[in-house]
Amino acid sequence: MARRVTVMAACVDLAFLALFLWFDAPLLAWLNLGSIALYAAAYALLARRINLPALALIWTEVLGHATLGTLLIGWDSGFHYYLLMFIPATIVSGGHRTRPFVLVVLLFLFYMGLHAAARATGTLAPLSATGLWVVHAFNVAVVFAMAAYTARYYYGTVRRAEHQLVALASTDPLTGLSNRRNLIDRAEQALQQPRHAGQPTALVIADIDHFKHINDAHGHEAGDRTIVHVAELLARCCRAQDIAARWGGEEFLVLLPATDTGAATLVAERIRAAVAAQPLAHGSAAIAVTLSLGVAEVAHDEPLGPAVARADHALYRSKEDGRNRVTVAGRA
Ligand SMILES: Nc1nc2c(ncn2[C@@H]2O[C@H](COP(=O)(O)OP(=O)(O)OP(=O)(O)O)[C@@H](O)[C@H]2O)c(=O)[nH]1
Repeated sequence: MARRVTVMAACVDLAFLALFLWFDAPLLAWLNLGSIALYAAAYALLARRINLPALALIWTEVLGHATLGTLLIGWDSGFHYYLLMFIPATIVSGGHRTRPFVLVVLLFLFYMGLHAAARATGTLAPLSATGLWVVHAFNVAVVFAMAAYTARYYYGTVRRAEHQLVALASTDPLTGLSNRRNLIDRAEQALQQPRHAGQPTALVIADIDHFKHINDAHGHEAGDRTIVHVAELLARCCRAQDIAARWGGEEFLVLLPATDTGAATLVAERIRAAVAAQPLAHGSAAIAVTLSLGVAEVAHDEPLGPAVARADHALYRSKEDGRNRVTVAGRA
């Protein structure tokens, strides 16, 4: 942002240079050359991340330009408006609690001091009436554009941060799948959708078999990689409308909207077969991984909880029956 601002400000000064040459005011024109040089130096410092001296140069340029412009051409030139642009920048980037407000108060005192000085000294290098009007209009236009740009920039920054927070709060950091909270929210939305009214919704719950043994035999890091491996295979077996989540440590849950038990069992079997067929590469060896799965249908108007409990019960029957298998729960 700061580097872009220095480029834009230098372009504005270049336009002023041309404008003052046009109005036959060479002294004012060459002053703008000094401003462009200051912005070039600030840009070079910012590019090397030498931020504080760069900011000092920008403050010096704006305060100096506002002062000289106002004293030479008069208060009506509108150069003092640029000082107002420091208010949002100071408040947003201030960091410390009181310092930004102290700076704003100092800015206000400077602004009022400049007003008093302009009244006391009068206009030292007056322009023609047309010239003054053009300079005033140009300054107002630039300040409007800068205010709009700054507001848009801060708005965009806040929106991006908001999106990142939502993504962080809804995603399992290890696998990138939805987390438990997000699946519950999305399931509630999916179950309430009118287009699913009258259509069954199914659940598949999957648990890695003998996962404690994988951890103990190959280490916790290999255990984590096993979870990621299973998550990838599971996501690949799901359809676009399905919602897959990491439900707990080594447990996954898939919500299948508009799906009956028969179709959900096929999806569960596809997941089981995919995991069983692809051991995880671990150095020169391979870790064999299997899943036990439970399938349940969410009854009409039933909340998620009891259906998950039925799927969980079916999963434990899969464990008891020898693991690496799919069991379908009875209806609610
Ligand atoms: N590496 C790793 N281990 C985890 C994670 N979450 C839970 N675990 C471990 O997973 C193991 C689960 O063990 P158990 O619940 O006994 O289940 P199991 O060994 O898979 O046995 P069965 O489910 O009966 O087949 C525990 O030792 C947990 O510490 C994780 O995020 N990463």
